[in-house]
Amino acid sequence: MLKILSPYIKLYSHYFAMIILGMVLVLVALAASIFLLSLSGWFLSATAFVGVAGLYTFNYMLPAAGVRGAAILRTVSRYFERLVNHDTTFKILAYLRTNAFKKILPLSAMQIAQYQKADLLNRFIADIDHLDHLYLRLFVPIVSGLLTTLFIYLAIGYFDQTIALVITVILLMAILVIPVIFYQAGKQIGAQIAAQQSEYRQNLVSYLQGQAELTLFNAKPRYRAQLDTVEQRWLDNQKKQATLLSLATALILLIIGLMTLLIIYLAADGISQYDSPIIALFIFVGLACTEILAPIPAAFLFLGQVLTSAQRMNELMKQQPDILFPQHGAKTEPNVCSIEFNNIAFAYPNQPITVFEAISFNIKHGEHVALVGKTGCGKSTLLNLITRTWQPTTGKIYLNKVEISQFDEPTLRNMMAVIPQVITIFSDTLRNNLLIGHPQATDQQLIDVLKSVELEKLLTSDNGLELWLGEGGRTLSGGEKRRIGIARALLHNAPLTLMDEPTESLDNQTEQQILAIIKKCYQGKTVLMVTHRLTDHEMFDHTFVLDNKHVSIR
Ligand SMILES: Nc1ncnc2c1ncn2[C@@H]1O[C@H](COP(=O)(O)OP(=O)(O)OP(=O)(O)O)[C@@H](O)[C@H]1O
Repeated sequence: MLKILSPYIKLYSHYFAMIILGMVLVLVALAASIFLLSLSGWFLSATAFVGVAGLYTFNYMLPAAGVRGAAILRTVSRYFERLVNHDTTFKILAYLRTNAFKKILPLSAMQIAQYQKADLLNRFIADIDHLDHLYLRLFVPIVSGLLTTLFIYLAIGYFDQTIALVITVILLMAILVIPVIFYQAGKQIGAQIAAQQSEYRQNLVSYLQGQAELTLFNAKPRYRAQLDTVEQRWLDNQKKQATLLSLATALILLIIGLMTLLIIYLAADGISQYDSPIIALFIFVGLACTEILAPIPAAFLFLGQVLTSAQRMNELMKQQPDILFPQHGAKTEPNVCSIEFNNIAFAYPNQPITVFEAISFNIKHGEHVALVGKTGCGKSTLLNLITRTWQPTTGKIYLNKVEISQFDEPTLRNMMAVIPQVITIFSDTLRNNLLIGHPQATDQQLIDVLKSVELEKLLTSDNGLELWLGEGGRTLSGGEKRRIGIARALLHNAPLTLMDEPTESLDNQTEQQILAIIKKCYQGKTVLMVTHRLTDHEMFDHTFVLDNKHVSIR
């Protein structure tokens, strides 16, 4: 258990001062609370005992001031305790989230592809949230419980050693035994809840994303029923967890009740020794101990959930990026890009069949090459090897005669522009959607590029470049999206452009228009274009045919 939680416990050293301050405030609040209840109990009993006769002899002022002081101290310390402890928790969570992002961003597509997007999101949100439990609900109650027990022992021990010892032993046993019982009872349920929450989120995201298809094929009820089944199992476990929590509360009340009875018995036994109001003080201290024990069962009941979440986060965080870029890579000519594939073989991880075997070819700077082949033969994969999304199993790829792993990431990205198969239109302005290709581009450059891809009609609205695209904005057709993709690539102005079926699923006329744009704009630049159907052979210097894991040149 410690091994799983140690990365998170270590984090606490960054916030040591805040944690100590939070703990001191918890102790002050707890002590004030117990003092308030016992002093009030003693005060009420003492006034009852002195009766009317004590109207002028009994000192009402001092205990009343004590009660008021303790009440104010309790409120103020609790307020600041919440402020400090919640702030510390949020800081720890923020640190964890930022760290998790830093870890995951350098991972390769291969590593990220192991996780579903909804699962990743769940790890970042729910799993990290569960980890707040560790400090706020586990560490704080246990440490403050133990320290307050010591404080009670010293305070009650001043009056009666036996009663102090009884209270201390009962509290210590409860603090040590209850966690074991409730950790065991809640371990499996907690782990299941964490897993079911993730499963539910993944199913829900697929359900929402696939609404159109599910409606068209009338598959919604079946899919919905599956979702309901997962939800029901998740709810059943939450119910079991809530039942255990109620049992825990009952157990605490029982322990406190029995302890109070024992205190009454012991104090009454020595009734001649004490004033009756002092006996009331002992009883009220006993009752006030509920505050110490109450948070402990819940902390351990949820520990299973915390451990599962910690394990899921550890699994994500321990991954080392398998595609690394040097900090300061090789330098190259800025406006030139030739490509050389030397004996490249590649297989996807855990796949028995290789996609390529011993592929070798050269593309000189400025050449336009078409890459054709049957569906699924590996055309997109080949482009992804050049972008270093994937790593060849064997062989080397050279750009400008430098092995691509020698380039640092900014240099490699500046050498190539990519027009992917699916163009992502961000829910943002037209300007920001284009600036992805070249963040420093001027408005005039953006307008010029829109004209060259024949999208100037988007500028006719009153909003101009501020036109909102994507969700909640202007919807673009398939052809218009491709043109935005080409516009981004043009703005990027790299010596090499990789195009993955830029005319796929377009009508003949639009395809011809886009090919003409490419022909016009990419003179003097290297182009490698994946395509299914070739309607314009002359525009390419070579056609590479990818077949049966090898490339032949036509
Ligand atoms: N992440 C992956 N894990 C395992 N196999 C994959 C992965 N991505 C693609 N493949 C498989 O690798 C092969 C090549 O895929 P790729 O997408 O490169 O083909 P393609 O020639 O571009 O296909 P299309 O013309 O349909 O776009 C296919 O059999 C595909 O199923």
